[in-house]
Amino acid sequence: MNAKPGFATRAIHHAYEPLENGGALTPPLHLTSTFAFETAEAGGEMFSGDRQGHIYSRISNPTCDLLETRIATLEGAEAGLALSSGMGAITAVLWTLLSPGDEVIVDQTLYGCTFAFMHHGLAKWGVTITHVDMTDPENLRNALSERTRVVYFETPANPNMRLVDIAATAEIAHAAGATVVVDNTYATPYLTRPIDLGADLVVHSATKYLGGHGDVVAGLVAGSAEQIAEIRLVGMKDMTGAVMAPFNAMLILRGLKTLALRMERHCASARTVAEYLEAHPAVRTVHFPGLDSFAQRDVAARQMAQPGAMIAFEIDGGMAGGIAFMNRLDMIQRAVSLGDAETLIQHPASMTHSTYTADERAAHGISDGLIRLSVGLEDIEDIIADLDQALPTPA
Ligand SMILES: CSC/C=C(/NCc1c(COP(=O)(O)O)cnc(C)c1O)C(=O)O
Repeated sequence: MNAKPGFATRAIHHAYEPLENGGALTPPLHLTSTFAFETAEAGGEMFSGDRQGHIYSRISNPTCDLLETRIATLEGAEAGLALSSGMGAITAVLWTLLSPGDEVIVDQTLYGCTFAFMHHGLAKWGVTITHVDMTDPENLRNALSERTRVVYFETPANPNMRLVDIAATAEIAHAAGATVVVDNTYATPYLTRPIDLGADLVVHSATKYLGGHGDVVAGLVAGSAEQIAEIRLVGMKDMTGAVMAPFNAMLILRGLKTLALRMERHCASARTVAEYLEAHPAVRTVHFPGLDSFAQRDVAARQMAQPGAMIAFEIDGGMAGGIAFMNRLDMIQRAVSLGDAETLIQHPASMTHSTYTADERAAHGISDGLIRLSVGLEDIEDIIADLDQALPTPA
């Protein structure tokens, strides 16, 4: 094999040798909750950390191990950690990193449940949540304090596609001794590798593009071996118990094999859809990093290999117009989640971001009429045709 195999090759082959596993081409599924010790002493040494090995599947499991090694190589990280969901990954990381009296600085726009965890979870335990418009890294510099332990953001942000300049933000955060955590769900490591750009930790809702088939809820973290070990033993084992089932690890391993292929198709179709929407008379605004009209086009060009496959847009008639449009769709499914093979559409204000109050939505850049589209793998002609028949015809 090449000295440095490419992304797609590593997603399929990395860290697994069939001939070391009885010739099995696909990795074994270890459906075990616990592991036998050779001797009582060996068991004690495993608990003390003097001996390596598996103890119990709430700590580690061989099938999950392989997935963790794979996501680490794809993200350019030393180590990875598999958890039961994206929220499991996010909460395990933040419970580990933060203590009462600390501050976490977050961007203006976050996925709804992440926003809720920050304000109704962490804040309850004495952590200060400070929102900053990170589209200008200087705003972060002005907000940092001696209590800032973590800087956290999504790029592109769910649902309004805001970007954060990872390299510039990481430089400013590190100068103040803060840990940079990036939610890379929207871009995936195929388009953006935050650790290569200076981030410390990456979290994923692997439910989305990484699994890619809408059939599993899962989460992943990638980072340094030291940080991952701490998040495994503190945030996952004890604080949340949010472990990934080995069967789900197998599903994500299978999804990763075609991630590169799927992202190429997702991105190509999304570009066509974004251009179609922008040209449609009933469409008011389209937020897509690949459009010349996208305000942060320069950041997208710097840190995204392609503009991705998520689109946010508004049509005439505001919220009522948007709802009526969505209800006229035939093939495109009205459903939350994203990154599936199927094209999915939803209304953030009343669905994924309903955890925000109306005032919070206005303050955090989530308009009531905003529609979110996850462009799937169907024939592009069918996606366009469904949008076209559902959009209002110009008067
Ligand atoms: C009930 S809404 C469905 C889920 C959606 N998002 C999930 C999500 C998570 C959390 O990931 P899970 O715990 O695997 O769902 C973390 N980070 C990001 C950027 C996410 O988009 C959604 O439809 O926007």
